[in-house]
Order: sequence, then C-alpha cells, then structure tokens
Amino acid sequence: MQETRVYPHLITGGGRRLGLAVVRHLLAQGEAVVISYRSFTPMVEELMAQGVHCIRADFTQPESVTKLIQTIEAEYRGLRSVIHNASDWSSEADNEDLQALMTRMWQVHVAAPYQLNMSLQSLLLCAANDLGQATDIIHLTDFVAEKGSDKHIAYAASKAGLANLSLSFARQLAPKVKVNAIAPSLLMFQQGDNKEYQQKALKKSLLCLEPGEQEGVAAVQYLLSSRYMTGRTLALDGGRHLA
Ligand SMILES: NC(=O)C1=CN([C@@H]2O[C@H](COP(=O)(O)OP(=O)(O)OC[C@H]3O[C@@H](n4cnc5c(N)ncnc54)[C@H](OP(=O)(O)O)[C@@H]3O)[C@@H](O)[C@H]2O)C=CC1
Ligand SMILES: Nc1nc2c(c(=O)[nH]1)N=C([C@H](O)[C@@H](O)CO)CN2
Repeated sequence: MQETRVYPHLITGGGRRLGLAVVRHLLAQGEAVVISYRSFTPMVEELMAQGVHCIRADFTQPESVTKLIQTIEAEYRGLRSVIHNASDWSSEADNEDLQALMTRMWQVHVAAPYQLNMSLQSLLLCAANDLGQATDIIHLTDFVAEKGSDKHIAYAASKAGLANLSLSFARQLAPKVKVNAIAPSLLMFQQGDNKEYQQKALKKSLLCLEPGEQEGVAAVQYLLSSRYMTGRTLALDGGRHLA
C-alpha cells in the first residue's frame, strides 16, 4: 500500500508572536513545519532543537528569498501550505528616506510573497495531487489594506498589494490550491506600546479588546480546514469597520 507522504507547512516569520503561535499549533497537531526567520533568537534555536527546519531569510533581499526557495526545492517534494506572515510594520515617522521605506515595504510584503508563490506553487500542486485535497496559500494582510493609514502609508499600500495577490493566485491555482487572506486590525500589541496608545487603539473597534495571537491561529486553522473558500479575506477586526 502506498504510504501517504507528509508535506510541511511553510510559515514565514515563524520565530515570534503570531508566526510562532501558528508553528506551535501545527506542531501540536503533528504537522510538519518549515519556517523562515530573520533574527536568530533563542526561540529559533529552540525550534531547531524540536526538529523544525528553520531557514534564515531577509525578505528585503531578493537573493535571500531565492536561496530560501532553492533550499526548500532541494529538500521537499511538496508543501501542505505557504503562510505569508513575515512583515515589517514601519511608519513614515520612523523613516527619513521615504523612497527607501516604500521600496522596503513593497519588497517584504509583495515582491517576496509573489516570488515565493510563483516558485513554490509547483510543490503546493504536487502535494494537492498526492493528498487528493486542496493545499493552501494564506496571506496575512491588515485592516488598513482597505481603509488606509495616516501613519503607515507605505505599509498599508503594500498590504493592499498583498491582498490583491490573493485574488490573482486564487484564480491561477484553483482548484488544487486555495488562496486566502487574513486581515487583522489588532491581534496583539508590541511590547513598547504604552497604555495611552493601547487605550486609543482598543477604542477603534466595537469590541474594544486585544484578542491575542490565538485569534489569528484560529483563522489560519479555519482556512486550512475549509473545503470551499478561496480568494477571500477573513477580517479579524472586532467590528472596527462599523465603529
Ligand atoms: N500584531 C497585530 O496586531 C497585527 C498583525 N498583523 C499582521 O499579522 C502578521 C503577524 O503579526 P505579528 O506577529 O505582530 O508580526 P511581528 O511584526 O511581530 O513579526 C513579523 C515577523 O516578520 C519577520 N520579518 C520582519 N521583517 C522581515 C524581513 N525583512 N525579512 C524576513 N522576515 C521579516 C520578523 O522576523 P524576526 O523576528 O526574525 O526579525 C517576525 O518574525 C503580520 O503580517 C502583521 O502585519 C496585521 C494587523 C495587526
Ligand atoms: N508586522 C506587524 N504588523 C502590524 C503590527 C505588528 O505588530 N507587526 N501591529 C499592528 C497593530 O495591531 C495596529 O494595527 C494597532 O496597534 C498592525 N500591523
């Protein structure tokens, strides 16, 4: 009897916060996981010790993305999913060179996911054929992709570009690969966010709460389990669109 192959999930930016929570969730389910990381941290070291294949890649550098792709192509015959979580939340206030900021936002949030999807779609299709079920691409976008942001203009525009990739790749890869997005408004604050900022951010939604990373994990799990969603965005925004 032919053995069923195990195809890993690829999570970009899997070394901390939401990416790490998704990694832990999938490992707990006995899934195989590969991550990309930028900063080598004790957490990445711990994941390596647990047998997670951790590949260093800086998405500001196209050649680094190419090396990530080549490493995956050499090691795996298929992929169960590609989860584009890596992101650089930079603001105009923190960047003097605005041209460089826009270039970096576009490279990290659009060009790198595009390069990964174009190169790795054959592995997603191979796994879908072998498993007899659709595989998945999931883009982590942002509420501001639709609404804009007055403090993260380049970031928001690049997340809108990422959201649009979901539509094109959903068309190109159906029915073997489902392609969807998750657009949080707030999942979890950054360590440096002060109380005043947090209170102001909480008031932007109807539900006025910081849901935490498990809200994002649940959305990823829903999309991986769904048989009938593609080209769509799960909005995790606490009713902010009505506030
Ligand atoms: N947190 C929230 O409330 C919200 C999150 N989102 C989206 O959800 C996703 C996860 O959010 P969150 O966990 O807070 O994200 P973080 O900003 O905490 O982490 C993002 C990850 O991306 C990686 N990364 C950053 N820059 C690069 C780069 N140049 N090349 C490769 N990797 C890079 C980081 O790697 P490293 O750690 O190695 O430096 C990190 O692992 C993101 O796409 C985010 O935009 C959207 C709205 C709200
Ligand atoms: N890459 C990241 N993107 C975003 C983050 C983050 O921490 N990393 N955080 C937000 C905030 O939640 C913001 O929406 C409200 O404070 C947005 N994107």
